[in-house]
Amino acid sequence: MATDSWAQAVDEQEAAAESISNLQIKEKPEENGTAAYATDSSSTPPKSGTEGGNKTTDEDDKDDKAAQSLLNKLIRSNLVDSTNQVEVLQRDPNSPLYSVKSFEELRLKPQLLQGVYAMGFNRPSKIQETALPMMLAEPPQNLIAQSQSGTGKTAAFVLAMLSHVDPNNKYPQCLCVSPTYELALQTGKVIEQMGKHYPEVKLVYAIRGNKLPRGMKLQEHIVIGTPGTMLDWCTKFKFIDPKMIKVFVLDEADVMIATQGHQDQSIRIQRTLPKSCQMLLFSATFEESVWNFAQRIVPDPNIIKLKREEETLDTIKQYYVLCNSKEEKFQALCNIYGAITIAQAMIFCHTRKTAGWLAGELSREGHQVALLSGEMQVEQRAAVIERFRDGKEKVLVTTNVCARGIDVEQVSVVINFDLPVDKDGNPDNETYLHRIGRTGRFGKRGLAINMVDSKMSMNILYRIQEHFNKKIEKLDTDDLDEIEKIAS
Ligand SMILES: Nc1ncnc2c1ncn2[C@@H]1O[C@H](COP(=O)(O)OP(=O)(O)OP(=O)(O)O)[C@@H](O)[C@H]1O
Repeated sequence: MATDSWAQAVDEQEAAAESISNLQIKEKPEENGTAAYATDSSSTPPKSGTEGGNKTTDEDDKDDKAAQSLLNKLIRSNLVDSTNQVEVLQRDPNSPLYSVKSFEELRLKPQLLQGVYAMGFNRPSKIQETALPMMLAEPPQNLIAQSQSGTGKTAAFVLAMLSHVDPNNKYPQCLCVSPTYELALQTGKVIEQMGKHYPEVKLVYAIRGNKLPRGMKLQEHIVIGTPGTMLDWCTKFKFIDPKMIKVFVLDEADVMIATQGHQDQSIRIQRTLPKSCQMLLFSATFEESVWNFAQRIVPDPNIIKLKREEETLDTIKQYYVLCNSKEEKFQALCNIYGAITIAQAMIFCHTRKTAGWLAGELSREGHQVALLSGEMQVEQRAAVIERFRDGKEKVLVTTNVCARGIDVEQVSVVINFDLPVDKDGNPDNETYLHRIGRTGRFGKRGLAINMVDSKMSMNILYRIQEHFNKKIEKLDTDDLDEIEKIAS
């Protein structure tokens, strides 16, 4: 029965989410727990839902940057390559600029080179080509680096930390702060993978819930955690002697400043470190506020920027359909599906409620539907996206907040069941472009269909059309011949 199959689809999605959740989280630490979670490559830390964690409950209202970033990490299978050149601003413009084309040129410790190759990295990514020589230079250089998520920043600073550690010295030498526990955990996993052949190097998580006995001195070499706990461990509890730190990494600076308190805590940690400590800061974006923060964290920086590959609407055919209600929009959608073959489509709705309703209706019509919804945990959302990518479902219904920044390259049809608007009700051109645009290199032809159901949404559509200076054609979904034409 239709309703049953929908319920079954949800069950399947959830089961899949559980099975692919490769975080292997064992338990959630109590706020007053006593265990210390140190790891080498064989052990896994516990889950903490605290400290700036992912609040997915108010999804439609809140753009949760940390959750988005985590989602991107969970679903990423490859390096996001770029044909853009890196922009480099050197602290000392007279010193020669090194860049490397191979990992051998970096003269890494053999155990680390082995680790890099074991991860399947054949050559440095664009940003790594320039960032790695700077980070591994003697004397160490400070660096601020910005490039979009997935371009190899984490791998770069993990390699730098592992290279600078002296495992014979049994005390913390590298600190890495991340905005949330979950993000810290992802970085920890990269440290464990890359350090697989270097088991002498130990790692510990400075996260709330990881309580150590008073007076204890940490023996692990790398400490990774969230700013509040890291600050406490350096200052209040003195588990770490900040004066011995050689490398300080601040990851996801843009996410960090979006979380109340994290910016101050990070600056306070940085102040406890010696002048000689290498400061490294990474960010996916570089707006004014991030830049101001970066300059406070990293004195005398070298700066590396890698521009994002630009998306265009050039290869996209855009249409709009006039309707009066959401039911009519659904009917129009059914007509489109009845007339043309759509391999895979993404459908965007404004609210979670509409997305849920639409997914149910489509499912009742016999479509294999995946729903990305705000109530889902990030790991579950990652699982849904993976299933869709694998072609297990043909339609992905989602709200924008859930799907922001997600690239599903094989999707050739995008349907805006609701047009993207910002919180003031103005057209959100950037989101429109990101939903349906394609970068030049992946410039496959695409089809975008916008559903218009009021004067207001018609106005939004006109403004989007004007903004991009690209005509959006009207489509009559009652005319089968007309629909067939759009697919040709
Ligand atoms: N040199 C490389 N060759 C091949 N794959 C790489 C290389 N460097 C990193 N990767 C892989 O590419 C993906 C993205 O890398 P990484 O996580 O370091 O990017 P990032 O810029 O830090 O992104 P984010 O900010 O989202 O973490 C990962 O799966 C990583 O294992």
